[in-house]
Amino acid sequence: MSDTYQVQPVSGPLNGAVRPPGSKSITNRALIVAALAEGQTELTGVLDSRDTQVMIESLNRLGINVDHDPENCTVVVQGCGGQIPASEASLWLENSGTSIRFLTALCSVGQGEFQLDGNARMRQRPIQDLIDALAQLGVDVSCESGTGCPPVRVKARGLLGGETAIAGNVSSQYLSALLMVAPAALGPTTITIQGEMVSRPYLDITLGVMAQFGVTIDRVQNDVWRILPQTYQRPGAYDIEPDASAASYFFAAAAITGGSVTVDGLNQDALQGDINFIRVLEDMGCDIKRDRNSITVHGKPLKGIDVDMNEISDTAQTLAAVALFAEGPTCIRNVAHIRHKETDRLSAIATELKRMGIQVEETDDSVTIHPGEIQPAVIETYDDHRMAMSFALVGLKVPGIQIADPGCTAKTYPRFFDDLEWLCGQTS
Ligand SMILES: O=C(O)C1=C[C@@H](OP(=O)(O)O)[C@@H](O)[C@H](O)C1
Ligand SMILES: C=C(OP(=O)(O)O)C(=O)O
Repeated sequence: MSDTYQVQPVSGPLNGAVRPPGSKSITNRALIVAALAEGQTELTGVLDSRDTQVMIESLNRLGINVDHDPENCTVVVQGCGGQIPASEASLWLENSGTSIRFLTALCSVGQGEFQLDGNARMRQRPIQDLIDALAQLGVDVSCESGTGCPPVRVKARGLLGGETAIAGNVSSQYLSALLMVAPAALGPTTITIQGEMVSRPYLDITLGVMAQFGVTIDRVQNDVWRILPQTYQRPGAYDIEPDASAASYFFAAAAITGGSVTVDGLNQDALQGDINFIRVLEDMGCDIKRDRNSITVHGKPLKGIDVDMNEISDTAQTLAAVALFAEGPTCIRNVAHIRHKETDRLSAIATELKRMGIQVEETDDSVTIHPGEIQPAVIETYDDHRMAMSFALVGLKVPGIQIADPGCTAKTYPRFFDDLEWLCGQTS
């Protein structure tokens, strides 16, 4: 793909239907849990993107046989029944937060020495809280550079179980990682969440996937979980729903252009919390049609909104794009944790909106956007797929919007621009 992508404005409202690829969060959980399970599992609707490729490559390096058929979106995993075959491995996780956090926990179940690392940005993304929590469960694990960020070294002798605590204010992925491997510990594990927990709906995805593989967890108190040693049971086949964060771009395209866009394969009962982005659009004035196997957003005149996006923060950038076309300001609040993602997203949103001539106020944990005249601009994306996908939406209405490094969408959605063009083509 070339260095920049010139977005073509649409001549009128977008009307059409699209089905985004499989959920990244569910794919990477299902892979971990199927790897720990007894026997063979077939996953369908699997996402093929950099974040899932690095996960699959890593599982193969750990001696777990994962056979990936990207054409058909399927994966067949030969589960290891809780015994990691490899006794040493070096894993490369690029900038996939789910992969490095989940695999650090998975390696702790093994017997041997494992190293996990990623790209320059990954080396700035925190993991210390997870390291500390695993250490409390008897694992010899450390951040080699002393920064609290990768690279990580795990000297594993099996997970003993016991009591541990995990901070919740940086990333929910730590707790998800602990929950998924705890059934493979030698003894019972009790996990206490310390302080506030960000991105809570992702825990429901974790519990949902675990339940599909026959493992349940005792929630002793609101923030205390107890997990007994158990083996995951393969469900036979497991179908992964489309990615709800990816769907947000198409819902937003309807809102911005005043059209009607249907996303197939998702409904309001989706496992992914990001489905609730449609509620935000609804509060801004859109009409939403919720069907059994699809959701349609009908764009209407939009009003600005003040919204806590802690639970659905992967759609914060999508909302930043929509906000430009609303009447009155929009405040996206309680999202300090998005400073630790692919880039510092609060700063990136503010910088790129200002580049288009928009007035923005940024605080430690929020951004307030004042719609105004939008200037043509080349949008910097900071190797963040969500900057590319969300800011491209602005170009559907405003001429002269270019997206730098459009190939960065490969992290979760390699064919994003093809699908967006397909949707635009359905209108004309
Ligand atoms: O568990 C998951 O699948 C994810 C949790 C969220 O991260 P945090 O818990 O770090 O906010 C989210 O941003 C990420 O894209 C996927
Ligand atoms: C934050 C994200 O991913 P991860 O933390 O898994 O790298 C994301 O996909 O927006």
